Amino acid sequence: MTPTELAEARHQATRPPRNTGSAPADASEGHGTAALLRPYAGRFATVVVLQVVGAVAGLAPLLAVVELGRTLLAPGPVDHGNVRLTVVAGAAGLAVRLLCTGAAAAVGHLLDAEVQLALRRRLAAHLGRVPIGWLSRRRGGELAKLVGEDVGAVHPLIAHTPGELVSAFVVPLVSLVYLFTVDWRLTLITLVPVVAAVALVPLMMTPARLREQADFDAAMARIAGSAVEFVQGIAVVKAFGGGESAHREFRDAADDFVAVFRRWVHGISPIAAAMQLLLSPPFVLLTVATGGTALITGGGMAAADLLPFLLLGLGLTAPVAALGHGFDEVQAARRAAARIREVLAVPPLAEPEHPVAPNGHRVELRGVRFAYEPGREVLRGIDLVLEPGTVTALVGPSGSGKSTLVQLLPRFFDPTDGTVRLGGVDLRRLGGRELYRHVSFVFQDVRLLRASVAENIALAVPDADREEVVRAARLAGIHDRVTELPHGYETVLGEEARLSGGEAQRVALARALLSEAPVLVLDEATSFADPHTERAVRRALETLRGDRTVLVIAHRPETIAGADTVAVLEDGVIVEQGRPADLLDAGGRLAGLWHSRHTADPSGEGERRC
Ligand SMILES: Nc1ncnc2c1ncn2[C@@H]1O[C@H](COP(=O)(O)OP(=O)(O)OP(=O)(O)O)[C@@H](O)[C@H]1O
Repeated sequence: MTPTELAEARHQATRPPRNTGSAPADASEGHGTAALLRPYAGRFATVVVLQVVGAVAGLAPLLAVVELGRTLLAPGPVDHGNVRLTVVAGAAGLAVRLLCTGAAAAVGHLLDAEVQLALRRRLAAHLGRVPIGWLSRRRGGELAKLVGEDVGAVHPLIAHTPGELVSAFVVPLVSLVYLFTVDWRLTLITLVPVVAAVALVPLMMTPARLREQADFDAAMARIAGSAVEFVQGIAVVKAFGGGESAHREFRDAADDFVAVFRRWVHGISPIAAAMQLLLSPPFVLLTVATGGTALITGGGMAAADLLPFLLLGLGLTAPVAALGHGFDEVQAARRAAARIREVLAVPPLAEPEHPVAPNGHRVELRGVRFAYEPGREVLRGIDLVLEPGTVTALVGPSGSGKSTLVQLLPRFFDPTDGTVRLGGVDLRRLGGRELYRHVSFVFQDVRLLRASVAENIALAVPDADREEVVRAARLAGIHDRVTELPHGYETVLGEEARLSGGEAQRVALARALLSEAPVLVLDEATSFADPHTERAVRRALETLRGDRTVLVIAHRPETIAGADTVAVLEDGVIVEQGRPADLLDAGGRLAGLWHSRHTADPSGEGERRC
C-alpha cells in the first residue's frame, strides 16, 4: 500500500459520509437507465446518427456495382462518363462510410470511457456515504463486480448496440425502397424468406415451448445450485463422509437436465433449423434467382435488374439476426444498470451542515427503535444510559438485538426512531470526524488493511510513534505475536503474513486502544474461542476502567460480574438493568440466563459463558 493509499484509507476510516446535499437529489433524479445516460444524450445521439449514416452510405458501393453492371451490360457503346461517375459515387459512399463509422467508434468509445468513469466516481462517492452497516452486509466481491463488471457492461449499450440495431433496420428499409423502384414483384419474392422466418416466431412462443423453456431454465438453475452446494460443503463432506449423498443431488440434477434438455431441443430445434435455413444466404439467393429467372424469361424484367436483388437481398435478413444478438447485449446492460441503480438508491447517512461538538462522553439512548426491513423491528424502544468511566455489559439470547444495538453507537445505522446522544448531542448532529474521535469499536467482523501491522494499529492516529503503537499492542496482547512476524511491526498483513481471527481481533483492539476514543464498543462474542484474545479483552477492560465509557456485548461471567451495569436484552427490549450482583441476587432474567447455561452445559464450560 502506498502512502497515498494509506492516507486515503485512513481518511475514509475516520471520515464518514459527507453531506453534499445529494441525498434528496439522488432520490428525485430518478435512476432509470435513461436517467443515468441523460447528461450524455447529445453525444450519444451523435454516435447513433454517425453509425446509421455510415451504414446507409455503405450501400453506395453496392449500388455502384449494380449501376456499373447495368451500364456495362447495356447494348451499344459504354458510356465512360457514366462509369466514371458511378465509380466516384461508390468510392465517395465508401469514404463516407469509413469516416462515419470511424468517427462513431471514436466518439462512442470516448463517451463510453467518460460514462464509465463518471458512474464509477458516482458509485464510489455514494458508497462512501451509505451506512457502514449496509456496506458490511455486502460481500466485497459483490461491490467489486458492481463497480468493475457491471459498469463495464454498459459499454455495448453506449458504443455499439443502439447504432447497430438502428442500422440493422434502416439499411434494409433503404434497400427495400430502392428494390421496389427496380421491380416490385421481385422485391416481394425477395422478402419471402424473411417473412416466412418471421412467421415462424409465434411457433417459438406457444405454451408448450414456453413451458419447455421454463423447465430448461429451472433445470440449469438446479444444476448450478447443487454444484455450488456441493463445492461449499466439500470440506464437511471430506471430514465427515457422506460423499455419496452429496454427489447424488448433483447427479440427479444432471440426469434431470438431460431429460429436460432433450424435450427442449426436440421442441425448438425444428423451428430454429427452419428459420436458419430460410435466412441462410444460399436459400435467399436461390429464391431471388428462381423468381428473377421466372420474371426475366417471362419477359417482364431486364436481366441486369436481377443484379441489385442478388447484391442487396442478403442484407434484408439482417434485422432478424440483429434482434437475436443486439437485444441480448442490451438486456445484459439493462440488468447491470438496474444493479447500479439499486445501489445508488440506498439512502446515504445524512451529515450535518454545521456539526456540533459533544460535551463530555455520556452516551444516552432514548426510545431507540430500529428495523432492517420495514415492519420487522429488531429494537423496540431502548432506553439506556452509559455513564462515563463505567463498563456496561449487554447480555441476552442470540438474536435479541445486541449487535444491532452496539452498532448504532459508531453510526453503522441510524435508529428508525428515537435518538442516540453523545455528550448531549444527537449523533446525527455530530461531524463524522468528531464521532470517530470519540467512539472506537471492535466487532466480530474485523477488517485489516493490506498495510504494515504498525499502520493498521495506528490507523486512527497516524502520527503515533512506535512506542505508543507497541504499548497498545502489548495491552491488546498481540505484541509477542507481532515480534514473531518476518518484519515485526513492518510486516505487511495479507502479503507477508496472515493473522488468525483472534489475532486480527487483537490488532483491532490495539487500534481502538491507541485511538484513545473515550467511548469503546466491544463485541466479546468470538473471544471465548481464543484464550489469548479473551485475556486481552479482560485486561483492556480492567485498564480502561475509570477512564472510558465502555459498552461490551458480554458472554463470559467474569465480564458480566466485573461490569458496573448489566442490561439484559430480550427480543429488542431491555427487560432488566442494574448492578450485576443485585440482578443475580434478585433472581430475575440475568439469573435465569446464567442458570440455564449451567443446566444446559453441565460440563462446566457453561460457567465460563453466559
Ligand atoms: N443485516 C441484517 N439484515 C436483516 N436482519 C438482520 C441483520 N442483522 C441482524 N438481523 C436480524 O436482527 C435480529 C437481531 O440480530 P442481532 O445480530 O442484533 O442479535 P444478537 O443478539 O447480536 O445475536 P447474536 O448473539 O447471535 O450475535 C435477528 O433476528 C437477526 O436475524
